[in-house]
Amino acid sequence: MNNTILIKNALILNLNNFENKKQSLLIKDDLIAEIAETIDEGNVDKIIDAEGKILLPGLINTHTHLSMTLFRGLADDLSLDSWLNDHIWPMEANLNGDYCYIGALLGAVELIKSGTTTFSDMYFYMEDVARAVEDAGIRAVLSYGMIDFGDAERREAEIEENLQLFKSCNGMADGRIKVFFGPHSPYTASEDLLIKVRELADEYNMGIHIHVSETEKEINDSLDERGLRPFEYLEKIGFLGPDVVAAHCVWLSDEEIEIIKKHDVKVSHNPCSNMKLASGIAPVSKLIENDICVSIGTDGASSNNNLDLIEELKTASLLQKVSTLDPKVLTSDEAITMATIKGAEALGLENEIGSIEVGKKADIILIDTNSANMVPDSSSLSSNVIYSANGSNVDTTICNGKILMENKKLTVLDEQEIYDKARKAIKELKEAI
Ligand SMILES: CSC[C@H]1O[C@@H](n2cnc3c(O)ncnc32)[C@H](O)[C@@H]1O
Ligand SMILES: [Zn+2]
Repeated sequence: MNNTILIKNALILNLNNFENKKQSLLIKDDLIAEIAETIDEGNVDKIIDAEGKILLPGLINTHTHLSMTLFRGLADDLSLDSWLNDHIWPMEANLNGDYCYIGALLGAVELIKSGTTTFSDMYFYMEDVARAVEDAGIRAVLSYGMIDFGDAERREAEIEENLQLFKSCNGMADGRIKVFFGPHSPYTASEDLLIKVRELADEYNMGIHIHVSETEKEINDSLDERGLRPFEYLEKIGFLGPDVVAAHCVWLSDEEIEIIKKHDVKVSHNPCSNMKLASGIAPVSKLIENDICVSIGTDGASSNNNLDLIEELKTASLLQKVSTLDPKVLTSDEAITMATIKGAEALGLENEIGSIEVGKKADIILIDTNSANMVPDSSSLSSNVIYSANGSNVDTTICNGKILMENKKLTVLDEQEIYDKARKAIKELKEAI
């Protein structure tokens, strides 16, 4: 028996469709079954009238640490080095699975409310994060963040933990969860760990999620230690490949851009975190000119401080314009692809999500244009979404054919209960310090 949802009168934002004419879309179970000017309303289980709403693929956040919602506003106005070493790592030492579960649920509420249906996460207690993903109804790529600082015993344990996550959670939640390896960075993961991860990623056909070239300090330390910049080093040890998603990529030489292109490494751009930690400006328009796959991420809520991907895309676009002094770079059309099809490609999910096409998973959002900041309609749907909207204009969120929010009301999660539990968790964590 099929579960069917008909969405009618929608303005579908697909980059191959610039017509701006109203269409209908039929969901059968977890899939987009039909897109047409009119679809028969008989025999459908539910009808959503999307008059005045823009329909687009559920957004894809390719780099975050979802449970870090607990640390929102905890340590502002710091450099990455001090933020991590003096504040975040000491707080994280007291985390447990229950805290990470509630932090991830809080993050899930924020994602659903702002139109993100898929996120790629690197953190601790990932089986608890997987539980939150299952309960929230969203889609995720999960990796355990591995750090060994050169300690061989720790290395074995970290790899075992990530492999265990793969064995217990890959394909979980009706296939909504996929597991990647998550070596934290070239400065916290040893060469042996990175080489082993490469071997295992090939053996198990798993992707790899890693932070690379985020700060100038990281580049200088890498040059001091090895005489090589981070991407030169990663290439030398045979780590790079099309299954690697490198978060940040702020400090890149032209040679490193060539290396990224040669190995088809996927980039996750995180402009708000890079601005807040004063890390720098990633050369995104240059990467795009070089046909490199650039997706978008928020990083954790402690360095952003929110998970609103529409706001992140606007920031990305404006930051490229001001840093290149060229208003034509990173247009609203290009920005939309970063959170949709490019995000899907980065995660190896391009056959399942990232565009509105028959046969793809029904991960869909509706943005309400009947709002002061969206009137009158812009010259294009993408302009209206990227430059005028923000996450609070998202009206409806559907993931895997299931409605998670309708008319701005969550249908699966109890947001007040989650807020109360998250407040209690952070109070306990602060007391433990
Ligand atoms: C080992 S799990 C992930 C680890 O990464 C930390 N983290 C969060 N944001 C950043 C960032 O921008 N650069 C480097 N590390 C980051 C997080 O707190 C966890 O410890
Ligand atoms: Zn990060």
